[in-house]
Amino acid sequence: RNPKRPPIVFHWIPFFGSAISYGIDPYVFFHECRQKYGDVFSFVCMGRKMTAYLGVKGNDFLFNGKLADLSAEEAYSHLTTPVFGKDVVYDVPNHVLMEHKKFIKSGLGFPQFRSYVPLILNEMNAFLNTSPEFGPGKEGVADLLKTMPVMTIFTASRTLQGAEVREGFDAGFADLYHDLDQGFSPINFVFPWLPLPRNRRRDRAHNIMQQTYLNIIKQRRSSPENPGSDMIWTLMNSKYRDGRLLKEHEIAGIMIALLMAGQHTSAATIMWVLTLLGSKPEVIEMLYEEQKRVLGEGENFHVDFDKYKDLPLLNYVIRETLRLHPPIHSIMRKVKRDLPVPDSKMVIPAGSHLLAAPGYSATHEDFFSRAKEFCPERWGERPDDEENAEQIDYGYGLVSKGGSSPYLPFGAGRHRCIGEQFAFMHLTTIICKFVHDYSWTTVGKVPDVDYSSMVALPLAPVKIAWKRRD
Ligand code: HEM
Ligand SMILES: N#Cc1ccc(COc2ccc(/C=C/c3ccc(C(F)(F)[C@](O)(Cn4cnnn4)c4ccc(F)cc4F)nc3)cc2)cc1
Repeated sequence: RNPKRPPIVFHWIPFFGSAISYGIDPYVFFHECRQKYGDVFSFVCMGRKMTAYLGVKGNDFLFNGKLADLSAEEAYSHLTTPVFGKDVVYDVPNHVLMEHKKFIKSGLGFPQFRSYVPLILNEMNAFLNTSPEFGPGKEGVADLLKTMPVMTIFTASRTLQGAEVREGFDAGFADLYHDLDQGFSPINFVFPWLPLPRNRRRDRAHNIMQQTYLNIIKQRRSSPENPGSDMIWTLMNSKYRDGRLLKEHEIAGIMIALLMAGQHTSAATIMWVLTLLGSKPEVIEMLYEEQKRVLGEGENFHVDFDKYKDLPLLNYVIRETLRLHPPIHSIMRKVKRDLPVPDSKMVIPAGSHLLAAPGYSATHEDFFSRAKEFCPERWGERPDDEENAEQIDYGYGLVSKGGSSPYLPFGAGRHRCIGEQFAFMHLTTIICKFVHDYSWTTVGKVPDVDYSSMVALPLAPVKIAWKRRD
């Protein structure tokens, strides 16, 4: 008997299909489809057959699918390889990516984070003391869409990338990054081969950035200086299982991938955190009380990484922000073989793209009460799903299978994020500094979401009215 295909979402226009309603608001689109078709349905998007599998079972189905059945590299490579470079991330077989993730993780330990916190605070002081959006008076209005991406790239590059790359951003690197970033857009999911000027600028920027990293690596190889704590040193000293060192272009490619990864996710999340907190200023004052108790106040104030575990409310604020606004709203895999849907007669056809939307379950009443509201304190009452979830090692350390959790902002399984701890350290440091220096309120309402870029960004205007604490 011919296997049952998932129902196809009705659409008027061939090729475009449901792209517009999906692109405008994926969660509204998914909710409407779920009411008509259930948790598993197919929709057409720019000539591609997407099959969404919603809910906790859908998350588990994608994140714990077999390597032979589901391919991340075939879903993402044509978008990421022109930006990151050859022989890294989705341009290599999965077992190589697992080794690369192991190397990257080895450079993201607590010793590194301890050394990164003061560097982040230095960069923030330099930025906030010179930005016209945050001075020179005792109060004002700041445009976060304009300032936070810049502050993020300065703080992230000074730590993860190292001093040479950070200095590069004062001398032209920012324009190169901008050209590369223009090429990192969902439009390239569909037409990566289009000879758009933006794609030519992307390719030129990639080549110049890669050359910059190669020069840094050559310079470091020649100097007898002891290996520092940034990621370039870590990768220069890493060895594959067969004893081989990484090639220089592999190191450059991984570094560009990490630059893009950290930048988009952190910048988006910091904008969401600041606007959500600005809509509940009483939470800012509770964070200030927590900070004074744990990190001290006045001249005794000291941002100490080892005390971050004693800032539960700040941790809940970040987790709640990622629950409401996970940067990546759609996780995709290319389906390599016909995939039967468990407990149903349906088969997901080979050649289509499987899509999971962990953010859908994370903002649904079935899993979280008052699901659309910003309530950081909810995390104080909730057992930590990941702690008791089943764990598995794919070659870069134990990760949770996450199959039962409705909250997976960092994914799960073999492709799970390895930047989570860096992200929490980065975000915690930035918010500690804001809470210490300012009180603020969001100008107008909390922004709507722009789902059309690579991460779910707040739609302009994204402004806060700040007052410097005396
Ligand atoms: C708030 C911050 C972040 C969020 C919400 C986030 C989210 C995610 C998600 C959902 C995935 C899984 C993607 C998939 O399954 O297709 C992922 C993978 C990954 N992320 Fe992150 N990420 C964040 C920050 C970072 C940072 C700072 C880095 C690097 C320092 C990073 C590096 C990676 C890498 C290397 C992968 C693995 C991709 C794979 O194995 O296919 N991420 N991240
Ligand atoms: N009409 C219309 C119309 C219809 C729909 C739309 C909108 O549709 C969509 C759909 C999907 C998406 C984003 C998915 C997506 C996947 C992978 C990646 C990534 F690979 F890049 C990443 O995981 C990112 N990452 C991980 N951790 N930190 N960063 C990564 C991994 C490793 C690495 F080293 C570096 C990395 F940075 N990034 C993003 C955005 C919009 C627009 C218009």
